[in-house]
Amino acid sequence: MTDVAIPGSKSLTARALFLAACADGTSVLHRPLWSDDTEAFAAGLAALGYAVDVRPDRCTVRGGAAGPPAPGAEVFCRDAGTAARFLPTLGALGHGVFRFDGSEQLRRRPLGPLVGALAALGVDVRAEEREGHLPVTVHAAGLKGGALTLDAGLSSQFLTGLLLAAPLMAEGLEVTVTDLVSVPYVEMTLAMMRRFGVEATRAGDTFTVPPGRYRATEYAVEPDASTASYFLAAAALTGRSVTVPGLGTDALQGDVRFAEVLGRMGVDVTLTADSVTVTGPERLSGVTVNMRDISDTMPTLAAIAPFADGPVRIEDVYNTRVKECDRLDACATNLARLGVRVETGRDWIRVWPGTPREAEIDCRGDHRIAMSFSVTGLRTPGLTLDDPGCVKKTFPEFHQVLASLVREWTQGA
Ligand SMILES: O=C(O)C1=C[C@@H](OP(=O)(O)O)[C@@H](O)[C@H](O)C1
Ligand SMILES: C=C(OP(=O)(O)O)C(=O)O
Repeated sequence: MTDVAIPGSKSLTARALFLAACADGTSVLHRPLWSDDTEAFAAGLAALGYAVDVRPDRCTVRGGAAGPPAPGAEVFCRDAGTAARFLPTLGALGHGVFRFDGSEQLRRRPLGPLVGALAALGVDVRAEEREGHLPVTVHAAGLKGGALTLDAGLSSQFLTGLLLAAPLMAEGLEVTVTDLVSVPYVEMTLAMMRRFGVEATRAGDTFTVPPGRYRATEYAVEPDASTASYFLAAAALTGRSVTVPGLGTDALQGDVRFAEVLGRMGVDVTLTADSVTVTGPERLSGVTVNMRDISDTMPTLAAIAPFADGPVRIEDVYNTRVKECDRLDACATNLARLGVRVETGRDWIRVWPGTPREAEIDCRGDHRIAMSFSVTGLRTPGLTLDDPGCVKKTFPEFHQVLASLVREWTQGA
């Protein structure tokens, strides 16, 4: 059995940083993720005036309930959707002019529902170039809160950004969603808010957060479940075994359910409270699966799908078209390059069994396309990536860790 150490969760690290900034006192995060996204998030907090001390395996943040200490700031979110969708709400709690921008890739991604929600709460917020996109400037004078409706059908991050800040709004917040994707990420938000001392409730489509105070907390970050998917998929594809310690049925991350999808394809899966072990079968079976809740793992599944003995159909993943790239299109185009038969619709992809042939993968600057097709490469001689370095968004050491796992497997065989 081979253990693989997966770095901390991007989503939990971002939430813990935000909550620590809003909590009274000094919080300590253990084993946070340090990658481009979370470094951007921590740098964003520092720009907003918080005292953030970043160490390799821990981070301390001195927070407070009054909003950002800085009287104004320029926050560069790089490629991080979490930073772009969470930090403007934190800025709005303060007093001053806060400007948020990001990379070209992030500027293309939707922000409109969050900008609209802040405006509905009375914030003077302006998109500088294109409506509903970065860069945006927030003229902040504290947030009173109240009730609003929100379309979170393109991203749950709009809702998370509002919920995290809600206890610090004078009247709290009641948000009713007209649509919502990636529900496990919202459950993660509520669970993390509870960890920091605030109880928010959900009744149907309405989320209610009373005004309150977060308390400084010591928090250990779980390994990243989306990152784990590549190593589980690698074992599934090569008939090997891998264990990810620290990630199991107790995890706050919905993407741990990717293991169950592998289970439906004939992979032997053992989930305990705090570990997951998979052993690849002789042959993977085809499957039809709805991935609305776990769509970051859609490319992982699409990339191993040709090796199944029947078609793999992934449904209800429209919002993967507005991630780091149009992921349905990127998966389909790259599978076609590999000579695999593939079909897509507005919100689905179907991949037929095939034998991928040598090709260069067009990563489109998307870490998940690079990591997913690296797994395909384990059974595709000559597969190369045009941009292997884009994995830095969530896992800078990805290629080294995958190579060392494969080395361990071959040496142990
Ligand atoms: O809240 C979060 O931490 C995230 C929510 C999801 O985004 P969407 O809600 O946009 O699907 C996920 O894809 C992203 O990687 C992280
Ligand atoms: C969609 C992703 O990232 P984000 O939205 O946080 O930029 C991702 O990591 O797959």
